[in-house]
Amino acid sequence: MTEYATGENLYAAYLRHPNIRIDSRKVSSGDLFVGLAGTQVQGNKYAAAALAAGAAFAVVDDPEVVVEGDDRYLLVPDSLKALQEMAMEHRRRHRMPVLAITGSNGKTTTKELVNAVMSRQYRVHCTPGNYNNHLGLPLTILMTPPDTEMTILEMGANHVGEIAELCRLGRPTHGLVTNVGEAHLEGFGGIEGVIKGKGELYDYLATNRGVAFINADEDHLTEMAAANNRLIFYKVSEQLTSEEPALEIGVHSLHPFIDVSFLNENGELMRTEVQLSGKHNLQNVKTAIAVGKYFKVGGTKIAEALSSYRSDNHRSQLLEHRGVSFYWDAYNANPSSVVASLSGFGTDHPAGDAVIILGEMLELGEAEAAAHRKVALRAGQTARTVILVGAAMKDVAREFDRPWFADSTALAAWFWEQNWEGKTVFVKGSRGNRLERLLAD
Ligand SMILES: CC(=O)N[C@H]1[C@@H](OP(=O)(O)OP(=O)(O)OC[C@H]2O[C@@H](n3ccc(=O)[nH]c3=O)[C@H](O)[C@@H]2O)O[C@H](CO)[C@@H](O)[C@@H]1O[C@H](C)C(=O)N[C@@H](C)C(=O)N[C@H](CCC(=O)N[C@@H](CCC[C@@H](N)C(=O)O)C(=O)O)C(=O)O
Ligand SMILES: Nc1ncnc2c1ncn2[C@@H]1O[C@H](COP(=O)(O)OP(=O)(O)OP(=O)(O)O)[C@@H](O)[C@H]1O
Ligand SMILES: C[C@@H](N)C(=O)N[C@H](C)C(=O)O
Repeated sequence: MTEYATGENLYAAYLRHPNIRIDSRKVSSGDLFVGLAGTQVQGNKYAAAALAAGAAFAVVDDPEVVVEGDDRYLLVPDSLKALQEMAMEHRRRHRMPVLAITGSNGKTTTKELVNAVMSRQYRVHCTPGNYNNHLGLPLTILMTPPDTEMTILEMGANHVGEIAELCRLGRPTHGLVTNVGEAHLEGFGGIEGVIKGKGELYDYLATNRGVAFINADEDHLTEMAAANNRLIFYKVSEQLTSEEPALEIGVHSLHPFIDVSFLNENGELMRTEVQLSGKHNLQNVKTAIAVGKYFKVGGTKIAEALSSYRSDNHRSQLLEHRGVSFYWDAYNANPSSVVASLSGFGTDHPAGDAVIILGEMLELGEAEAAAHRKVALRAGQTARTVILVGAAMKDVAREFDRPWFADSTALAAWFWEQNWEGKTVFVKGSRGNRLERLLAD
């Protein structure tokens, strides 16, 4: 019978083969393949294919797939846990600041902005894309280049306990919660659950002498961090004169672009325009300035990093497709982010020129019906033309007499038959709605 590989064996294999792959179809020579269970298939089944494609080792938790005598198979009791333990061991060996970012909305945008700022002065490794869960976070840690000076870890959750677990894996030394909003209410069981769940980051920092950043302009955060004694506050201020007790950021405009100022290391005023709009993105920009200042990134570098930032990830993205202008914000959707995004968009576009497409907001549990009604009503205050998509929007569409489509394929077929000259089309909906099908050709 094949014996289990020890933690030391696994970590030694990783050190020699640090390129981890969980998909045999993406394996190159010398990679370390980890077979994971999925919703369609069991990844263990592809261990032989991964080895044939050049993987140095295959970590599996099903003894049936192991070929007796082939020591490239590393059998473990649980492949996911093995991956997480490798990541924990790797993290233990790194002595550097690790900044964790969680919150209901704006995690990825904040992470990208902080990364842009910090990368001007340090070698930064940060979560790729949205790799923010029990699987993405260990993969992120295991991708850390050897010369990294700072790591930024995005942490996502849809239930209480998850952020505590991600902190156990990532051991942040610094952290921040972007905000507390109405996202993933199904799993969190309501806003109190969100406060508790996101607060697990501040709890971890409190017990491990970590530094917590607090956006003093956001509700709940100060109370959530009450047990922390290493706090860095930041806030909007009309006059940038004193930096005590909070780092200050001045705001000149939010539309069409965010224009802000802050004091540099010599107390001189710096001003920068960021290609993002709206009050919600201001929070993300403020955080990047505050973190940059705390870590002593020069003011000019902060300003340049922010003014050169461009969204290319389906969040707050301005784009043209087949001659139509879109404000594309359809990476995800929940009541807080839809309202925030509509507020930003509405300020820039008169109701007659604006077209709003709203898909469903998933994972809201009992709040679903009321939440869909609320955002559809809110959209009607911003644009004359409001188009609704998906089953959860069906009753609302009937009630408000709005065009409705069962899914994004039906929407696309209709949409491209219409004339949208002179209009700007706002698009928002949960990932599961796949609204990007509208841009398919
Ligand atoms: C395990 C895995 O790889 N899952 C990915 C996979 O899922 P699927 O179930 O379809 O896999 P399969 O059953 O097809 O395959 C099983 C495994 O076998 C491998 N395999 C298959 C065929 C073959 O020929 N060879 C093979 O080796 C295969 O690679 C599988 O490993 O594919 C999906 C589509 O691409 C992926 O979405 C899925 O990824 C899962 C969801 C995942 O967690 N990925 C992480 C890397 C990650 O971080 N993903 C982020 C999204 C994170 C997220 O949603 N965050 C939430 C909060 C988190 C709440 C938490 N409780 C949760 O739900 O996870 C947030 O709100 O931000 C990303 O990709 O962006
Ligand atoms: N600070 C904010 N407050 C409220 N809404 C925001 C904020 N920042 C971004 N949003 C909205 O949330 C959407 C998703 O942004 P982003 O991906 O940065 O958040 P996220 O928390 O990382 O979400 P996910 O975990 O699903 O990736 C944006 O498209 C925008 O509509
Ligand atoms: C995709 C995941 N990060 C997420 O945010 N899901 C919600 C439900 C969404 O897609 O809107």
